[in-house]
Amino acid sequence: MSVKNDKRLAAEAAVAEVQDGMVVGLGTGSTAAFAVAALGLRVAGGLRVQAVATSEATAEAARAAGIAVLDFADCAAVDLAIDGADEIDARLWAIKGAGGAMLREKAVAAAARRFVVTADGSKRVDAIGGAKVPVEVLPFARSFVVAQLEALGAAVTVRSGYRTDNDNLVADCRFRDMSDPRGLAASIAAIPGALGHGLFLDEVDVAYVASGGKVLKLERPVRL
Ligand SMILES: O=C(CO)[C@H](O)[C@H](O)COP(=O)(O)O
Repeated sequence: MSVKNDKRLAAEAAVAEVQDGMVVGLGTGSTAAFAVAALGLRVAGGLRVQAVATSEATAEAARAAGIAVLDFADCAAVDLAIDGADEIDARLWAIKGAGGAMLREKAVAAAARRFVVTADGSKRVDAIGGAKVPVEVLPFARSFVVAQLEALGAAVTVRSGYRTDNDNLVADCRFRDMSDPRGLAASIAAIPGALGHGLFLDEVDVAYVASGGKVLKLERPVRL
């Protein structure tokens, strides 16, 4: 069983949640691409949905798959959003943004009544923190933001020659201490010029994680 097959199975499990008439958020990356393909097949079979895309690449793929794509600027709410992740743990805390789309991805996830992560088993971890946390940076404030991220304990690499779909930079941050993701998320969000980051701590409602051809459904632990 290949990783590619696991990504496809996880994506198909998420797409099975889509119902007629929904506005669906479509994520970015190789797993999200399988979700676009699976949704395209359901649309070809008669399902009526509209989508919003978290990147230009996904919008293009969705249109090519026959899915109607709305401008997210005109959508205040999304019924269900499906996206990949770089890491996901049992709390359903995730790190996203290796593909650089985390700012749009978080806006769509926050607008979604239900946010579903799809991943192959290599993304499942005990506690997030192994992956770099990408931060979208206003080019005007690059040096200042990098210095602030370093002051938070990060080894920072600005992606060379890369701009997001919003024409911003991405700073990949390897944090020495990831024991307090909530505190870290708040500290990054407070930096003027840091426009978004890849820590998704409150957004994920459910995750479909596939390993060796088997899909596991992870749900948010109930808080008593
Ligand atoms: O956050 C993302 C893009 O910004 C992706 O969802 C994440 O990087 C996972 O990608 P893949 O499914 O290709 O492993």
